[in-house]
Amino acid sequence: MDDITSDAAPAVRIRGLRKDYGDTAAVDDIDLDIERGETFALLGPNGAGKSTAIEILEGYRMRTGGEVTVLGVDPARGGLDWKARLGIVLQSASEPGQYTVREQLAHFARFYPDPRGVDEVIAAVGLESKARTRIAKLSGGQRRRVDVALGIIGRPELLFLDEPTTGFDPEARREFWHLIRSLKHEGTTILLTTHYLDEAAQLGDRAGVIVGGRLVDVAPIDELGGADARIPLVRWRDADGTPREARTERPAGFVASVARDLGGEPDGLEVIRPSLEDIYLDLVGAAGAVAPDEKEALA
Ligand SMILES: Nc1ncnc2c1ncn2[C@@H]1O[C@H](COP(=O)(O)OP(=O)(O)OP(=O)(O)O)[C@@H](O)[C@H]1O
Repeated sequence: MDDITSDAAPAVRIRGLRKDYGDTAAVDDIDLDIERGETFALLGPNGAGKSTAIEILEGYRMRTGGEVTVLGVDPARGGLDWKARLGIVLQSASEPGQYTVREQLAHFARFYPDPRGVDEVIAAVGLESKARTRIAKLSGGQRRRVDVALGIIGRPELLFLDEPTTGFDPEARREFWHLIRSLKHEGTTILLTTHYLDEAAQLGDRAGVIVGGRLVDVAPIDELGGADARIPLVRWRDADGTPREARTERPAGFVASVARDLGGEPDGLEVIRPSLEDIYLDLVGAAGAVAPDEKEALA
């Protein structure tokens, strides 16, 4: 048996994880622990290896190398009992079929030993008015809510959310965050991938940034990139128009001294306090090239 029975063991333990597709290493030597009850956000540009890593943890893909346990079990050998302890919201939803929201949830609830109430889950994802509507007739964002509902119906110990709020309107995203916080409050461990950095900041206890299959940083969200990444940046132009920039913990005093030296208001003056997005893009840029569409998407 490879089960680890101790509750003190991390929910997810990854050592030297690797996945090759031919010559391409989609996941390249990743080490990571996710503690029980933690919400961990996995960030990274398109094609970085997030879904591949998550699908290995879910038992949907075989790894090329390394060691993994999820809730104490090797996902490559996890049986139905183990699967019933997971909640999975995949990136792409399955075909809707002809069932109503309520029928679909009631059907899936039967696979779990201790499911949540169907109506409770429908309310939690804000689909009360659509409970008797066929899923095929729902909008994209409403279908995504059904995916989330299916992910939580089994009262999972560990919930995987792969880009869960893609297609949500802003209000639905806020409601979803509220739902995730209540699941977290109940002790659910959550592994989230998202391209929305505000979502990672709202929900994540820690985040990891993956670029080209490698985990380039793991830290509490407000410490990503290290302390230096948060030092304010001052930009201005010299008297001859040359662009200048400097990082300083004391931007007010620094700007005053630049103004004094120039004998007046500096041209093009900006004081930038790096946002999470700036820090993330710096991390990704330093680790490799940022895919152009990623930069555009974040602009
Ligand atoms: N079945 C497959 N066969 C060959 N290559 C694959 C396969 N699945 C993924 N890849 C490659 O592995 C790399 C990682 O892909 P993955 O889907 O894990 O990225 P991702 O970080 O989830 O991206 P996104 O943000 O776009 O969802 C990419 O280069 C991708 O082209």
